[in-house]
Amino acid sequence: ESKIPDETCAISPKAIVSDACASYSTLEKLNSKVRPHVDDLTQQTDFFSYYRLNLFKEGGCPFWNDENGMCANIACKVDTLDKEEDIPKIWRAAELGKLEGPVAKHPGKTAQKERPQRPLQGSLGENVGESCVVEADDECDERDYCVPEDESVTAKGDYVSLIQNPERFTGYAGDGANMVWDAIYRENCFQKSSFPHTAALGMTSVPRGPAAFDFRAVLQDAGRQQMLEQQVQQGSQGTNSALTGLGFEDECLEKRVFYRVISGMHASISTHLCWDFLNQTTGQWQPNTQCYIHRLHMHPERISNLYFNYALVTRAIAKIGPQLRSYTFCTGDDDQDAATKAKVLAVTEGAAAVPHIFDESLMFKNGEGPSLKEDFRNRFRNVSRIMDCVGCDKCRLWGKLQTAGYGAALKILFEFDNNKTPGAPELKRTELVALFNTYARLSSSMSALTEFRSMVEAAEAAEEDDHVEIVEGKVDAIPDRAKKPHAVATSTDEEEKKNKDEQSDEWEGQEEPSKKKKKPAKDMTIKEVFKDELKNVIRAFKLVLKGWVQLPRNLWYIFVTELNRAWEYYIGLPVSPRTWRFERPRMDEL
Ligand SMILES: Cc1cc2nc3c(=O)[nH]c(=O)nc-3n(C[C@H](O)[C@H](O)[C@H](O)COP(=O)(O)OP(=O)(O)OC[C@H]3O[C@@H](n4cnc5c(N)ncnc54)[C@H](O)[C@@H]3O)c2cc1C
Repeated sequence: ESKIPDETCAISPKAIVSDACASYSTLEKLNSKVRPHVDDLTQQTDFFSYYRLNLFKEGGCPFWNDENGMCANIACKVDTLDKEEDIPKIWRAAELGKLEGPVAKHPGKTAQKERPQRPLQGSLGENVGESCVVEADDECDERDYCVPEDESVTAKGDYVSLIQNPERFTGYAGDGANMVWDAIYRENCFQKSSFPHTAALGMTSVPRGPAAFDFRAVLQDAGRQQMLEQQVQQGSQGTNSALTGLGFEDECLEKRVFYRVISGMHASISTHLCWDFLNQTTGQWQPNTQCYIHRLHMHPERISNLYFNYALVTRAIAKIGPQLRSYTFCTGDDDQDAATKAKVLAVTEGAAAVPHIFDESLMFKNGEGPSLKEDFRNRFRNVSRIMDCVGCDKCRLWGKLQTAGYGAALKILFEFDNNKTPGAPELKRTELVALFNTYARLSSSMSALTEFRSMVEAAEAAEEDDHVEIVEGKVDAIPDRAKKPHAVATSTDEEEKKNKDEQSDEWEGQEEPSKKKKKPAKDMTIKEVFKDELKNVIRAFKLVLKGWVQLPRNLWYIFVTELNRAWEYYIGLPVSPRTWRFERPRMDEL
């Protein structure tokens, strides 16, 4: 067990939130134990497999005209395909994004009173225990981190099946999706004044535990920081989500937690769309390793944020466990009620198996505590409102559900009294459904990430085997580049492609050197032989000079990438594949 001792939390109250207290492998082990219970709960109970939400709010997106965001718009086309009409209709983004399965309107109060057992009159299916699904009308609570779905009296929302609308690839992309992510990350740009130095709980003395390093590494992304500073100075509205997120070095713990929650949620959505991916040319649903590599594998901090969220939600679920012992899940069906409760407790007790996974008591502790909390809560509410701008129904469903799930987790962590004696539960049905389904999302993301990691490792091993085969079997097939030693740092495929393109540009208008027909040496005059040799000497000289000029850059690149890999290894992240290699120079380079 590679768990970091509990004292880490106790001795470093300032710097670290949860992830200081549990290593990646601890979280993975916990997940492998709890996941079957989470799946059972969210897939086998009526209470947790239907969600009520206001999916089509009147007025739509409150922030901008969302015509551009709709999947029917060509802007949502999948980047790899040129024309939407080339894709069979059922595989198009507009179709994939649509809700499936029955949808039931929330019944009025009279219907609920008159037919307490069947308020929906079978509209979700005859076997659905409606008393487990329908939620009593309730009003907003000012401690909510999300805009409650039952906000308006007239629009109480619809019940939809979460099983029949799995979170997976929908093809929603382009400007619409980008605008939403940008707006969400922009919520992270707290007013500096609202988080003064006094609020900076964590940055002065960072303990040197692995996760503390991880936390700092995430925060110290220099490029992002610089961009954010510039944007704040310029009062810029347009931000690129890749560049926002982490602000100033001295930003406080609360802001960092906010960013990690958002980024971790984004990472989880990306994991699901890569895992359950539709190849729109063949119609095959399958994991897409390239999608994983580009969106996650190459960004370990995103994976780290996902794990962070897992720790945060696990803690919330463990904390709410005792209260749920006295919760009634289905008013009209005792058997289902008992079965649901047993499944819930299996999850909450499993989640409580790793104590001190996240220490919420470290947050909002300073003099400005209450106002920070309010700012944090308002920003979270805004994120939840931005979800109305998501132009794909299924994505909106899961976006809203997960925002509500994190909102519920934050409410439990920061608003619920730890020592409260178990009594009437304070979470609404929608919040509980959102919380446990968000946990299920994180849980399946973690499993998918483990699978993806092994797939990448297997592919790398196969590539190495192929290489060995070539070396052993067909010596002639070895290109010149493999015979002469020299070091190249091929940072990315793109760079490699660029190099190739540049090379072919150089050759434009003249024959490629390898194709040039040379006079046999015996037919050459002394002058020609001399000229030929001189050319070779000049080329060789240029090549050597270029190598020396590029050496510092290449060495620096190797140093930085190796350091990064060592760091990933140290903190237990999947180690990124090596992006440089030693190669012999090619003859054709001369
Ligand atoms: C709320 C919401 C829900 C969605 N649900 C689905 C869905 O269920 N199925 C589906 O197929 N598509 C879904 N999408 C679309 C999907 O998330 C992407 O937007 C889309 O696939 C286009 O991807 P992209 O490569 O442009 O990068 P995006 O994922 O759109 O990311 C935009 C930019 O944000 C940065 N970024 C990416 N990930 C992170 C991270 N974890 N942390 C910090 N920064 C990051 C990167 O710089 C990236 O360029 C959803 C979009 C939204 C806004």
